[in-house]
Amino acid sequence: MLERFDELTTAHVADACLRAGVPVRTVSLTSVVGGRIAGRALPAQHVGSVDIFLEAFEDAAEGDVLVVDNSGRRDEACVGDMVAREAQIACLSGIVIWGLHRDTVDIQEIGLPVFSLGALPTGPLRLDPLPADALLAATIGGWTVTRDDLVLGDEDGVLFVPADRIDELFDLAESIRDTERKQAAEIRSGRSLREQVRFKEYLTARAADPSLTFRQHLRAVKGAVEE
Ligand SMILES: O=C([O-])CC(=O)C(=O)O
Ligand SMILES: [Mg+2]
Repeated sequence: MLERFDELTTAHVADACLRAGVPVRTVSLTSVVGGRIAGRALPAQHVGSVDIFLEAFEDAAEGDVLVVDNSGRRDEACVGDMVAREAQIACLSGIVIWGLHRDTVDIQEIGLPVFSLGALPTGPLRLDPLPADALLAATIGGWTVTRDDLVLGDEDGVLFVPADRIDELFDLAESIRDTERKQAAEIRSGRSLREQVRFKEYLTARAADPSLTFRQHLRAVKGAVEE
């Protein structure tokens, strides 16, 4: 099922969410290793020690993505090569960190996709109390992520989608991708996007009815740019 993401981008699926009325839960994280990520979310709230990740791995299934909630902190790294190696041996497909990582060179050598806000040499210096839901939910960029979500990541960042809507979202994303590819091919062959989406008609119609939006017009002419 997730193989369908191989031929899509997070941008296509984000636009599909908008079209389907599903919240667009994205965060701008970058991959330490390059490469893409797709799998079921395995949430873990970090409070100052890696033991919460080891505990999460005890119940992990093959292909899961560890979703680390470190509150977006920039004063400590919370995942390094030890955690990445352990995730790999537990058959996870990657790690997403709402926070920082360290041991960059070793993580690159391991090759497991790790997405984070950046790197810092300092590890955790604190130990806070562990919330009761530490393995049930992660708050990432203000979004709540649970075991019911899938994680998709690529060069644009990371997107969380409800697992029970994925077929519908992939259908929409594929149709958006196909429309955009056709538009792009036409632009390459010299036919402007404005011509393709009949932009002059839109400007005329909007002059007559100022409430008309470009998205409404795009839908009417079956174009795709932002949804
Ligand atoms: O930040 C930490 O304590 C984790 C760490 O270095 C590692 O996993 O190698
Ligand atoms: Mg380390």
